[in-house]
Amino acid sequence: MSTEYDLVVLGGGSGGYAAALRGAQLGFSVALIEQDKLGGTCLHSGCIPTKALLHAAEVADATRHAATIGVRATFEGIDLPAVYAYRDGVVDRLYQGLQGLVASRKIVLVQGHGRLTSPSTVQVGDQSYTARKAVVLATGSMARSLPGLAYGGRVLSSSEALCLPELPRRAIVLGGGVIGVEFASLWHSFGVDVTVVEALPGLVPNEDRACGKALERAFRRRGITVRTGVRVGKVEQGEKQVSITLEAGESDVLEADVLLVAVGRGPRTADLGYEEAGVVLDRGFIKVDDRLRTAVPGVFAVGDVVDGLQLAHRGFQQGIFVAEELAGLDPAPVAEAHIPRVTYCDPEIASVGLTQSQAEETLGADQVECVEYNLAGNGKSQILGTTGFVKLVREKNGPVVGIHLVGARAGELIGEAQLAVAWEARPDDVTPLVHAHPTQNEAIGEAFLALAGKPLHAHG
Ligand SMILES: Cc1cc2nc3c(=O)[nH]c(=O)nc-3n(C[C@H](O)[C@H](O)[C@H](O)COP(=O)(O)OP(=O)(O)OC[C@H]3O[C@@H](n4cnc5c(N)ncnc54)[C@H](O)[C@@H]3O)c2cc1C
Repeated sequence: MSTEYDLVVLGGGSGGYAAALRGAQLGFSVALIEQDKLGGTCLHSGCIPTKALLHAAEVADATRHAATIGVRATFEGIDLPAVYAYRDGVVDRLYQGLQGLVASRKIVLVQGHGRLTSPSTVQVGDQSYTARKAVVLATGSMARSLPGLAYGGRVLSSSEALCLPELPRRAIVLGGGVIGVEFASLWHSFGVDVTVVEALPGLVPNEDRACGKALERAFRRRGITVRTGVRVGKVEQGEKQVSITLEAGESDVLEADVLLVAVGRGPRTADLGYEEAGVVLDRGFIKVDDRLRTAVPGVFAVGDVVDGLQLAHRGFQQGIFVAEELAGLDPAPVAEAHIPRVTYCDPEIASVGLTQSQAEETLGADQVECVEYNLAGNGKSQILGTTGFVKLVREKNGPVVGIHLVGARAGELIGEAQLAVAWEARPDDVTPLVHAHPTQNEAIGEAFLALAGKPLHAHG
């Protein structure tokens, strides 16, 4: 049996559902095919559940340290089932809201495993869905592992780590990237003895080096063990523990109850008929042009299947872009360089644009100017008891090309930073803006004052 729609979207995660919602808003008939749960990784096993756990971790730490600001409170431990109930409540409310939106926009939600069988057709069981205008591929990503290291037992991906029946006593986190450090941070706050192992010389290696260093210092201060620049040799699972042998200068063995492998996510594009239909892949990712067109006319791709930043908000924007493109609205292509990145741990890291070393590589080392404004001079940060900085990276005598923040709730400050980078702000564009006092946001204004050579709450 065949059914025709304007738009057939394969995958109901951030990228796919955004394309479907915007497409329906623009008057298209839409079939959205999802094999599991509408909302995908972000809603069910990524952004939302992890941030709910991180919020519980933040409350636990605030309770532990309440006496330092004169509030009497006793931390009595983590009630894991209750934490999960809170987290699931958040996910369920958002899930219901999303289901309601999809239904109210008359999107046909097809439950099942889809396969691209022609440039305009997706097959689900014995039913085929044909697109009059376009097929959007949005099948997302899945956790990678290291060669020879299989998931199972005490070796966990982030999905299993999210629903452990009880907290481990000791955990090793393999990979100091964004997902690894988030789990390290929240597990530590929940009372787990955590060791992070990263092969590269620093944590969060995709971020500005200053952010990685600050995070490493903060983690060590908190009591999280950090081993950088070491590779993993053998991994052995016993009945009661897992052990890993490090290939450091001297080799040593770490033991724990669980090993979280957080070494990145690869695209989910195999065995879905993509290549047979003419879609070109590169290292598994779907190759697209700047208007998200694949090699096959009428087939687009969005989200984690497209190489680049694997972030939900990038998927949302790409989905919206494709729908608007198909409606002939001539939208601006999604500017990868201006997408904000947030690492949600304690302290948070938020950034947009080029790191110092990327700027030096692109513009030449002598053409880059940087300034770091320390949060020690920011009133609200002192009230919250957080440390960190705002780092501006600027083309010499030109616009700011990157902004990097470290500190509590840094993610909430990235909006202004994003505008400054996207709008190529110079110090004179920002310094006349009055920032509310006392806010952490003020630190961005202060950093621009420092860049202009007239810092207020800093030496210079
Ligand atoms: C632990 C963790 C934390 C994260 N935290 C953040 C965060 O804080 N902020 C952020 O921006 N990003 C975060 N991410 C990344 C974010 O979740 C992804 O970038 C985002 O979900 C990608 O959206 P997507 O639509 O491309 O893919 P997905 O969300 O993976 O959706 C793809 C969907 O396609 C479905 N599908 C696949 N194949 C088929 C098929 N053949 N037929 C039918 N359906 C199919 C899948 O079931 C899935 O629902 C996190 C990820 C993880 C794992």
